[in-house]
Amino acid sequence: MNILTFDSDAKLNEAAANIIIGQIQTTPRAVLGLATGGTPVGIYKQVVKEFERGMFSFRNVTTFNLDEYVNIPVDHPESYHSYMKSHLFGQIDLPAAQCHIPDGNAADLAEECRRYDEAIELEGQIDLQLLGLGHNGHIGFNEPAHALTKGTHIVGLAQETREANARFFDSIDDVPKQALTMGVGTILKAKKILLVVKGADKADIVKSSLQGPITTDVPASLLQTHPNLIVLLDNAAAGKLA
Ligand SMILES: N[C@@H]1[C@@H](O)[C@H](O)[C@@H](COP(=O)(O)O)O[C@@H]1O
Repeated sequence: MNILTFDSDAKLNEAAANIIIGQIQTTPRAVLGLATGGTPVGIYKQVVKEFERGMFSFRNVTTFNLDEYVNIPVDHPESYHSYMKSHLFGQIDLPAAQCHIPDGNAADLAEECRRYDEAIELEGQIDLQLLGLGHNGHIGFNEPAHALTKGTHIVGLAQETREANARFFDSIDDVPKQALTMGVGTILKAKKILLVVKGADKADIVKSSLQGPITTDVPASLLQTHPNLIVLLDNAAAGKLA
């Protein structure tokens, strides 16, 4: 595990963006796993800024998002489809057919999960998986549980997660109760994982994820087993590491 800490948000975003861009530039048909939430916003902004300088293209890139809410209209401003369109996809030259996000409105959600896993498998392997971290240690929407699921599946969102995401909605009642998420097995199969965490409110969960026991109660702790994990933290998020 390679942990890097940063004293400014701008430097952290730049470092993360450079890793993503480097992957695109060095892998002929790069497959990226992408994340949503507050953390990657500045990273995507930096990627778009560099893209606009014309140094690289997304034409041969394929992307798979980690998750999507169930039963939220695709064009709802807080759907992850809308998020990706406004923060990244709408501003780069990535062909629409090459960006994949689970369909939380599919008539048969279990079938949609199978379809999503098959689409990932068809590409072989995710070259670089970008991850944020939930306050309870969730990655994607893999919430703490007695056992974790390998592939894409339907999850009930933890109350804590819905409360954390209520800031994006008018009220907590509007936060969907379920989501589709890539499984921990798929996440761990990525060739390289880039975990980005910001803020003092995540310092405790960063410590237990990276230096605590490996347990399904802290899904991110399984990342300790990955052979190629890069962790980018701001000083506040790194504050409790030994
Ligand atoms: N499903 C997403 C995760 O993919 C994200 O990493 C995490 C942290 O989000 P944030 O970066 O807003 O703290 O929670 C969200 O609910």
